[in-house]
Order: sequence, then C-alpha cells, then structure tokens
Amino acid sequence: MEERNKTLGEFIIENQKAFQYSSGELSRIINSIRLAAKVVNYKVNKAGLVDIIGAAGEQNIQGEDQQKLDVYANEVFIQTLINREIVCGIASEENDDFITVQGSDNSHNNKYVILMDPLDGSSNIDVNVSLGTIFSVFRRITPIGTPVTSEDFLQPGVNQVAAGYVIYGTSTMLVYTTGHGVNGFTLNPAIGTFYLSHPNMKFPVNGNIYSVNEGNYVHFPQGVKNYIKYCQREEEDRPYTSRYIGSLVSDFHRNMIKGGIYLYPTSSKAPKGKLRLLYECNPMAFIAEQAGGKATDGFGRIMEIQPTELHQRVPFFCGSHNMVEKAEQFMAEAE
Ligand SMILES: O=P(O)(O)OC[C@H]1O[C@](O)(COP(=O)(O)O)[C@@H](O)[C@@H]1O
Ligand SMILES: [Mg+2]
Ligand SMILES: [Mg+2]
Repeated sequence: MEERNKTLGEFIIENQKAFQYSSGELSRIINSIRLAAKVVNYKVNKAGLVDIIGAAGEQNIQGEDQQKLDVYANEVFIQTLINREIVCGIASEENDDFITVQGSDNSHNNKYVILMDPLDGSSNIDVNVSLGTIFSVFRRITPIGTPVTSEDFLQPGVNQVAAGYVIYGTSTMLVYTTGHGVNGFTLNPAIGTFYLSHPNMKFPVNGNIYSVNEGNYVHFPQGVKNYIKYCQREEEDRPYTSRYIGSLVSDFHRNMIKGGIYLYPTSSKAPKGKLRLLYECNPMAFIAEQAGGKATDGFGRIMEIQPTELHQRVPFFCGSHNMVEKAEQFMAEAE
C-alpha cells in the first residue's frame, strides 16, 4: 500500500509493536482523540449555521470569556475520554481543577493522564479562522489503584509519552508524536477517516517567518524587541516575513511546514507570558523537538520546567532550531 494512503488505524496497528504502546492503551487514547476530533470538527464546520458562535456567558479559571465552542469542545473530549475508560485523570484549560476518572467498577486502574486545550485560538471562532485542539499525555506517577493527585499532572514535559494537536483548517488534521517522530493525518470528511498525509514531519532548521503579536511590541523584553528589529533589518533584502494567525496551533503548523518561529513573550499585559505550560507549551514543545525544532522560554528548555500550578503560564519561543537559538542569543545579550 502506498505510504500516503495508510489510515490512522493501520498506522497505529503497524507501529503498536515498534513503539511499544503498552497494552494498546496509548493507541486507544490517540484513537479517542481521533473520534472526538471528528465530532468537534463537524460542529466547527457548521459553526456559522448552528448556535455555537459567541460567548458562553461564563469566565474560565484563566479569567477569559469562554466561547460556546470552547465549552462544547471541552465536553466532547472529556466525555469521550471518560466513556472509553482509558485515562485515570484529565486536566483542561476550561476546568479549574483536574478530573479524576474512575472505571465502571470504580477502580483507578488506568495508567495515563491527559492534559488538553480543547479549543485553541478562541478569538478566531467568530471570524472563521482556523482553530485547534492540543493534548499532552503522561504516565501517572502515583500508584495504580489509587485516585490521581496533582503530582500526576505537574510533571516536566520531558516525561510526556505522547502529544499532539488537531487543526481545524482548510482541512482537518491530527498531528502527533509518541516520541518516535511526528506524523500528520488528514481527515477525509466524506468517509470520516484520517489518512497519513504528512509522514515523518520535520521543522526546517532555518526559516524566514516570525509569528508574534507585534501589537504588544512596546511591552516586550528588550531582547525580543532586538530580535524583531533583527528580522526587519533594512540592510538585507528583507529576508523575513511576519505571519500571525492568532491560533498557536495554526501558526505552529505553518512554521513546521515552511520554517519559522512563534513567540509569545512576557509583556505588561502577560507578565509571565500568555500560553499555559502544561497543555499548550509542553505538548507543542514535544512535537517541535521530535520534528528537529526547539522550544524555550527564551532562556531554557520548555520541557525541563518543573510545573508548580495546573494553569501556570510561561513565555514561549518555538520553531526552527536556528531561529529559536538566534532569539535566545538576543535574549541573553539583553540581560
Ligand atoms: O490574541 P493574542 O494575545 O495574540 O493571543 C493569541 C494566542 O492566544 C491563544 O489563542 C491562546 O489559546 P486559547 O485560545 O486556547 O486561549 C493562542 O492560540 C494564540 O496563539
Ligand atoms: Mg490555547
Ligand atoms: Mg483554549
């Protein structure tokens, strides 16, 4: 069978042994994400037709106005994972605290916890611009058979066993890693099957796209200002392009295909940065590193940060290896 026509299911079965998915649980988690993504995708594609546009009227723990689609996507992913009894705990951007998941026999025998941003890029929902879902999977630390604790969720990113995203764009894709490279699957909506369309995805080492919300420029650290000025330097033939979609998943995905860097630095509005370490930065960092890219907080490796809070925020510089290194150089020189 020609590589590119392989379905997600076939890919998982073929790689089950190779990737040592322990007892198939990890592959069942990926399959659950696949199923939930199809349900959310159906709604995203109809958002303009059904009453799923606009604010839900509540604020989440982040102090952000939840959008109806945030709430819907959160419910679909959480319910799918609970119903399939394959994780022992779930943490979400939209939930104040983590959720303990018991088996139908009230056991706590599953091995994995999952953390997720059910809908990334919420500011784009009402304007018909691409959105995403991000997930991160860890093996639990506390003993099997006992309820999960915060210790199971507050693990450094280097402990991740899987991470991925769904991008609801011109086509819907599932891109994920289990620590053996990054593979992208595109949904054929006519038959509801994901096909291996982007095997072994790699970040170009260099690139000429920088993604940052330049509206915050005056509030950025000097090192970031200097890096942006470097990208805009006059003396060259303007080798850089500024592209900012406002959905982390979309900016990341474009940069991974074309080469580029995404930056969400600290600013007066976001003194610790805006993006959340556990379910945005860690999973995207895992994917970036597995694709040969780099992810730091401007000074150190994202995946080595020891989390202290479920919703903690960190500055995020992620993308083509040499571009991130260059940005870090400007950060160090400005210290
Ligand atoms: O509008 P800003 O401040 O530039 O922030 C855009 C960033 O915020 C986010 O939308 C945050 O994610 P959520 O939409 O899940 O809250 C990122 O996807 C995006 O890159
Ligand atoms: Mg997000
Ligand atoms: Mg979100």
